[in-house]
Amino acid sequence: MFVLTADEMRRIDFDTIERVGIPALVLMENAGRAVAEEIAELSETVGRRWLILAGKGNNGADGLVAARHLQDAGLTVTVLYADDPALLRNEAAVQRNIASRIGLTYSQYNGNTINWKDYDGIVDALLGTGSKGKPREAYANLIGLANDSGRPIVAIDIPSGLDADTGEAGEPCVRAMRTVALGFKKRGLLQYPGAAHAGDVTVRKIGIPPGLAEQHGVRTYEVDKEVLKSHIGIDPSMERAADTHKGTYGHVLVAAGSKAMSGAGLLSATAALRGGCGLVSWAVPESLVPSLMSRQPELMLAGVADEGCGDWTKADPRELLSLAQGKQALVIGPGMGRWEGDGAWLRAIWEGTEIPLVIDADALNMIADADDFASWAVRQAPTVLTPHPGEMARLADLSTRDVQRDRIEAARGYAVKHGVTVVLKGARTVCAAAEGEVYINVTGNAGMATGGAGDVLAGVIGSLLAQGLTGRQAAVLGVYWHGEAGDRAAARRQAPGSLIAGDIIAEL
Ligand SMILES: NC(=O)C1=CN([C@@H]2O[C@H](COP(=O)(O)OP(=O)(O)OC[C@H]3O[C@@H](n4cnc5c(N)ncnc54)[C@H](O)[C@@H]3O)[C@@H](O)[C@H]2O)[C@@H](O)CC1
Ligand SMILES: [K+]
Repeated sequence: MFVLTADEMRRIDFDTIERVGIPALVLMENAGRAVAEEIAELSETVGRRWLILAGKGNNGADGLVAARHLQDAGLTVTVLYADDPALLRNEAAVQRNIASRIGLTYSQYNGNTINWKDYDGIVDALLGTGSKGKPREAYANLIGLANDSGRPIVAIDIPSGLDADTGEAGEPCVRAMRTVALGFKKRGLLQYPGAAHAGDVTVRKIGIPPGLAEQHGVRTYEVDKEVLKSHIGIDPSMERAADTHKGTYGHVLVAAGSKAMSGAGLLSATAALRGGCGLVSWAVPESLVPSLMSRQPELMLAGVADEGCGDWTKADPRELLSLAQGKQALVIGPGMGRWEGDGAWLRAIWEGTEIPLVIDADALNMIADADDFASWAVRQAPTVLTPHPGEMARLADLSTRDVQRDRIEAARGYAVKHGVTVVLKGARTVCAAAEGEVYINVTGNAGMATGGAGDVLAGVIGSLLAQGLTGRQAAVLGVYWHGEAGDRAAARRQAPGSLIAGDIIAEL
């Protein structure tokens, strides 16, 4: 559900403690107890001897509370402080003092080697949302030792060394078997490489009253069926009333494909059929039509004048605009190629039709290269851009590394600035609405990093737009379905890498 930044968590913590009046120690007790419950459950398979690596902040304090509850559950617990325990302050000092009075074994790490044979599991209570920059000396050493220990690690709140907001993993960063997120998931657990360091993520409540996330303006979500229904307002099963006909579900026009890449158009148009709309027309350079006629009988082919060259270089926007008449959505870009003046061509389409648009692939690059894009009319109809990180970088004039460093803000910034819906593809695709909400998708798998998977997604989103969904709804549901189909397709393969885009369509 909600996915927070460290600062949003801090503000909600503070509000809970200072305004609502739930003492910090109570939140901390709830946190530590929840962690202990997760560990006690794991101890059946991992073993009963746990080493708690404790930092000097409240993350460490959570670890001390967990240690107390684990001891109470009869497990063998040892605490190893990264810093001098005297440095612990406030609530952390309270937990330190309690820990020192109940027979818990504890010591300060002093560079000595750790006898890992004495422990079955490790609790990472070194750094949480208060971590800044690279883990300092003792912390970095302990993270490295823990990672090399061969012992499973349970991270409290976030793996130490992870940037809670961007998902960047510091050198070193804990590789956890499980992360117990306190109160809410943090963004860094849902964007790579952070997501790879977190292992299984379980969210445990710690007593923060409901409604505080909305009150504090949190607008980033992890997509699940609940979010689809309650927040996006769609029934993911897209139930159909009996008395409907294909006109009810709209007619999509897909402008895609060229001599070199006709397959992209075929994939996109076929995916649009599978997306549930009533009719799909595929606008393609007319000299290609004969070779494509029987490829997908359900598709209607519309040849666009090309003077026999099999590409869009001679395309007149007015021809495509007249084809767009009476359609409910238009998908532009897959396999289209580039040509002199393509930006002006696209602008004429962008401004010349009021129907929902999906802009993908080469059409995204036309926008990226159009130095007058800021002056293109802001469209009233849903307009969904579906860039992969490289296309996003070109659109936003960033490096791909910068985009990947903070995918959520890269997508949100562009969507809000241009009043469009942005689907920033990649592991954990990020959908950003023009109003600023961001939805992180968790379906899909690495096998989908295959040619044509993006063409399929563009077709599905166009199909959903033709059925009357808003840009946000079509993007979020389209990405969610596309990922689920990819997961079903991968499950049928010997190796996920053998997945091809057509397999995704077959599973939609
Ligand atoms: N405020 C509260 O009442 C609650 C806080 N919670 C816990 O508190 C954590 C946040 O605690 P804090 O804000 O105290 O900070 P952390 O415990 O996350 O860690 C920061 C501490 O380590 C030091 N530090 C920061 N960056 C470092 C680095 N790169 N290398 C080495 N040391 C570094 C800081 O000086 C600070 O003392 C959350 O992750 C969560 O585990 C939860 O118990 C929920 C309740
Ligand atoms: K941690």
